[in-house]
Amino acid sequence: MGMSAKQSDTVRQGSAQPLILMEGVSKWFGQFQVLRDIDLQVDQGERIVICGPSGSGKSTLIRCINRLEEHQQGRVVVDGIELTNDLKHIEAIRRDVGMVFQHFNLFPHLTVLENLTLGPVWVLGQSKARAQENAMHYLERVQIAEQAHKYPGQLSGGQQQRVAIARSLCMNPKIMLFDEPTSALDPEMVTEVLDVMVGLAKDSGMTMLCVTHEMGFARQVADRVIFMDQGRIVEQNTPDKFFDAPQHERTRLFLSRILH
Ligand SMILES: Nc1ncnc2c1ncn2[C@@H]1O[C@H](COP(=O)(O)OP(=O)(O)OP(=O)(O)O)[C@@H](O)[C@H]1O
Repeated sequence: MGMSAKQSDTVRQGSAQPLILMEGVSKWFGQFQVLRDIDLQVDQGERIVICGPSGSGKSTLIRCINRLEEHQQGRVVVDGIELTNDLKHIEAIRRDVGMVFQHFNLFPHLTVLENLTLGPVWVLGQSKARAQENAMHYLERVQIAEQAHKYPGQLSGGQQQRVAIARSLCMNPKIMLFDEPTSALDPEMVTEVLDVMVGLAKDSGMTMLCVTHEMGFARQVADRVIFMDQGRIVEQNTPDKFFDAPQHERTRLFLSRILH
């Protein structure tokens, strides 16, 4: 039996295959090589923390997973879809992969509720009533339902970041990417956002990749911690082994800097 068009132009694989597969991925910005031969497999439901020095390529790596950045060598396969220069799968990828940024990226002229319903109505085709009901569910989950009719500018940074997380969840993603979600926040607001992320990690079974230096969070929820340096994955391990017995000198140096 011949393969259907859909099967033939993707490499949809069985459930034993990883949800995210990166093989020999390299990328350059001009002359500068930002990713060097990255191999990474992420299983359904895995929670991964990525850390490393500034400029080591952490953001770029996760942005290659939702095609905000394009890799130039190697393969990236997300939920059976191979990311190529052909943009025909981009909508599916963006729908399946939610992202929370350092700077919340909410629409300032829309209320919290409108920020949350925009994607579900216009991209997923949900009715306004259904999208609003769903949005309120997620706003309750991040404990911010009472702010639904306010504008982002009326909220604190921590509240805005919780709204941004709820907004991603409204799209019912298969994977959530977090790019330093607490690093732009005042210190007293970090915990409220981390608490929401811990809850998400523990209760939802969501596949999560988090670029963060919040090592308490990593210890609490990560299945795996990845250390990057100069565009390479230098080391990866369970949090206990990673923190208690780092294998590489560069990892030890990095940990000694951020933990003291
Ligand atoms: N669009 C771009 N054009 C040129 N260089 C870029 C671009 N985006 C990132 N870079 C450079 O690539 C390097 C890696 O950036 P990236 O943001 O992936 O690192 P990072 O490990 O996430 O660092 P940080 O913690 O500082 O965000 C940096 O030196 C950065 O200046």
